[in-house]
Amino acid sequence: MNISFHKMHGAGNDFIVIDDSGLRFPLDDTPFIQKMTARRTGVGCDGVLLIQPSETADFRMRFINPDGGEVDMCGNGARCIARRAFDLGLVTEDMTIETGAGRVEAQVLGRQVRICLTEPKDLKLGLDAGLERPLDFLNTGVEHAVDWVDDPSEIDVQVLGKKIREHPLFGSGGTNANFAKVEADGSIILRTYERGVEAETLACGTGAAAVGLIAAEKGWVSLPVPVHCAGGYDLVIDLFRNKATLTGGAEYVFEGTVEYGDRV
Ligand SMILES: N[C@@H](CCC[C@H](N)C(=O)O)C(=O)O
Repeated sequence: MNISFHKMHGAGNDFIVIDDSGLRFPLDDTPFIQKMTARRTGVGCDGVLLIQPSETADFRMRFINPDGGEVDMCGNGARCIARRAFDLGLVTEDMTIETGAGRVEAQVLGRQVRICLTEPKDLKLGLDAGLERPLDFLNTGVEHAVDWVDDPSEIDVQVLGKKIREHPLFGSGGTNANFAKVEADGSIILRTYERGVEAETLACGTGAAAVGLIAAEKGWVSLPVPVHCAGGYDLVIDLFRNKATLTGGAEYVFEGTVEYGDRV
């Protein structure tokens, strides 16, 4: 079987996007997913996004990390899949998407896409993880720990990110780890170690939402707040009816086909 895909990125967070309306994607074939998402020997991406039919929204989004594990939400992924579903003619500019975290709303605004995430939960401030600084935590669809640092560019994200990602404080599922700083102009610089990628990515939408909401809660920034991501793109975080909105670019990179069952 041939699997057609579009490679897209949202603020530098890159994805393989597949129209899986026929429910044929081999979701339980972890070795195949790992091979397809591998950076040097496969297509390479920070996650696989499937468009599937839904009974409760315009369509259902499935998100699979490069390690093959499915998680509930991906903010930048949701923005990319919204644009793809719109371009496929499956939805209008304003759409609803069923996700593991709940139903979310998205809006295609030309080449920008805005997503309104599910209500944030499990806010914890000042967690003592035995590290240099206390951590904050917020679930914005997936789990995010935040370490507020003096200079994100000085942080060894691979080493400290992995430590936080696997810290027993966050249970067996672990967490994503964010290193953030509020700038003098009220914007935020962010670097994220992503669970399931097990490395730093160039952007993380739910991570940007977590740092934006926590910084606003602490009175450090006013919303909307621009978040400067590691790849040089910005995401804008705001609040709408107690939910974070996330706005930024969602771009096509290339399209292709992988053969399933034979070679990737
Ligand atoms: N990059 C994403 C988050 C994807 C999920 C993450 N890898 C996890 O396992 O929680 C985003 O833009 O939100």
